Amino acid sequence: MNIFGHNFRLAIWGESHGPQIGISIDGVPAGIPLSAEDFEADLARRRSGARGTTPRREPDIPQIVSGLYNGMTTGAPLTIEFANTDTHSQDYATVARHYRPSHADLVAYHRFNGFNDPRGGGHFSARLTVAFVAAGVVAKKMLPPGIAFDTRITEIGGCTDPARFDEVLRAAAADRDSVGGIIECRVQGVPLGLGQPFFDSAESLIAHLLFAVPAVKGVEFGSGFAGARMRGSQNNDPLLDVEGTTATNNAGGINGGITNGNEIVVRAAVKPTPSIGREQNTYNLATDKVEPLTIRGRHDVCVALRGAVVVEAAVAIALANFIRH
Ligand SMILES: Cc1cc2nc3c(=O)[nH]c(=O)nc-3n(C[C@H](O)[C@H](O)[C@H](O)COP(=O)(O)O)c2cc1C
Ligand SMILES: C=C(O[C@@H]1CC(C(=O)O)=C[C@@H](OP(=O)(O)O)[C@H]1O)C(=O)O
Repeated sequence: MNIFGHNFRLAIWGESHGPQIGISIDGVPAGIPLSAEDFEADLARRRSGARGTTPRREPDIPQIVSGLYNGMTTGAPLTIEFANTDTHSQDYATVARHYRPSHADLVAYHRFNGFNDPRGGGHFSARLTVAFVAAGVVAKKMLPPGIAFDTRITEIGGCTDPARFDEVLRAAAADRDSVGGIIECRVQGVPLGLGQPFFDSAESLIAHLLFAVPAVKGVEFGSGFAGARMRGSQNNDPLLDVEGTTATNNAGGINGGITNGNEIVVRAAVKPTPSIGREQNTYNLATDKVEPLTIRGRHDVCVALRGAVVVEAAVAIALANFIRH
């Protein structure tokens, strides 16, 4: 079982083309009102349908199978399941041996001695993020009041002008190609004092969860990599009062691994979707040769489009882990 966390402990399971995907959450306090409707807004942000998203359509209806009684959490582990209904497993008949470049097919084959489920990427599919987003919804309910998330895509295919994102997506799709992007999550109202240095610093837990998200290849807080090119006089955040309010926020709301009361600012870089429509040369175990592969399946042109709410869930789950009930 894949397990993460301390105070808010997750076990995620499932495969893209198996019957279900799900998550069990331990550490949810008793007495929190919860219903299937609470999940809809965030699940809708992850659902496909917009330009550049996978044509695979799933209703994503959460089935709460444990930890809930009379509309209230019981304090026992909360388990949420989602059915996989729109699967075209025949699309993956070849990739079990003719591995897609930059997807997990080859590493999964070796890591699990060829017993992995290759259909739709199996356990490595972003399909699992439906359950992760559901856990994010529960995490948000556990956070202190006044915490507000603002998550947006700041870059697609190198373009930083949101008015041109659609054009960039069209051009990539027309070329049967894909593009990467940058997702920025800002969180206001986070109290000073969350984080457990040394190892469970606020940055560590957030980054741990972000790197669990398929296709995330970079994470930065505040000025991040740009800060490495500044001088201390430019990057330092002058303190304005005893509460720790700062004039600038190059730290991204975290000092010494502890939230400092200012806005948390974190960015995740996602790579271009590995499955593209163009023919590519790649190793085929069936013939022991590098041969042209045409990938089937139904794929996102840009992972960032549906990934923004996944990034937000990662931040919410990390913060929930610092709160002891
Ligand atoms: C929301 C989301 C949607 C994704 N959609 C696709 C997709 O349609 N096709 C694909 O090949 N990869 C997709 N990915 C990325 C792959 O799942 C990921 O690249 C793969 O599991 C390998 O993991 P890695 O990129 O972290 O090494 C998606 C990722 C996310 C977060
Ligand atoms: C199903 C989802 O996304 C899938 C993520 C994914 C991948 O390789 O990560 C590949 C595609 O799977 P398929 O070829 O079976 O359509 C996407 O559709 C989802 O996010 O719910």
